[in-house]
Amino acid sequence: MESNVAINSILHVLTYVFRTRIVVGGTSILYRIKLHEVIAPVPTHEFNVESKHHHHSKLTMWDVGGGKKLRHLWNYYYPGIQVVFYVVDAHNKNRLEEAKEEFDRVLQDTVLKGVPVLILANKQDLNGALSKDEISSYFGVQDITDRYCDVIETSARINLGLTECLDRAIELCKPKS
Ligand SMILES: Nc1nc2c(ncn2[C@@H]2O[C@H](COP(=O)(O)OP(=O)(O)OP(=O)(O)O)[C@@H](O)[C@H]2O)c(=O)[nH]1
Ligand SMILES: [Mg+2]
Repeated sequence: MESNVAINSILHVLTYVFRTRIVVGGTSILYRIKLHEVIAPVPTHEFNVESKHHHHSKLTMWDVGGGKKLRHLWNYYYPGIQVVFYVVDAHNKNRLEEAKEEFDRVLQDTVLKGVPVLILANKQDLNGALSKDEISSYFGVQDITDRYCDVIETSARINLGLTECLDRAIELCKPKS
């Protein structure tokens, strides 16, 4: 089976204003999955795409840059996507409101209608990162009724939750009988 997975990284909105990097971890997750390595961080200006064989399935994962100026390009990657990984920095509470606004826009996109979404609550290795339940409540997961949506706690740094992401993506891509 071949599956398409979109990793939507989010927000660098204030990066260029305050010269502070506000970071999420989409690319780190992609390459932790693909290469089993923690990569040196470089902001994604276009996209990265990698394939990964997992449990007799081939997942093709598209990682798009999360900078504010790049977000209008996300929808070019949506056709054919079967699962969205929406990566959130669970440690940076200041950015959650904007992350939620962007998340709501993703859910409203007609091309992604009904496509399952897994919210990756990333950076769980850092003290004070919001838990699965806290992120779920903030993103209103219980009120999302038009598709499958769940939260997985992840860390690209300590390789937490990433196998579960692949397992769940494959399960969600299986044709319904
Ligand atoms: N502590 C911690 N830091 C992480 C984790 N994942 C990524 N980072 C760090 O977060 C920063 C951004 O990571 P990236 O993977 O480049 O984030 P991104 O979402 O792809 O960013 P853009 O491409 O600019 O949208 C880097 O400094 C990473 O080392 C994690 O699980 N834990
Ligand atoms: Mg990136």
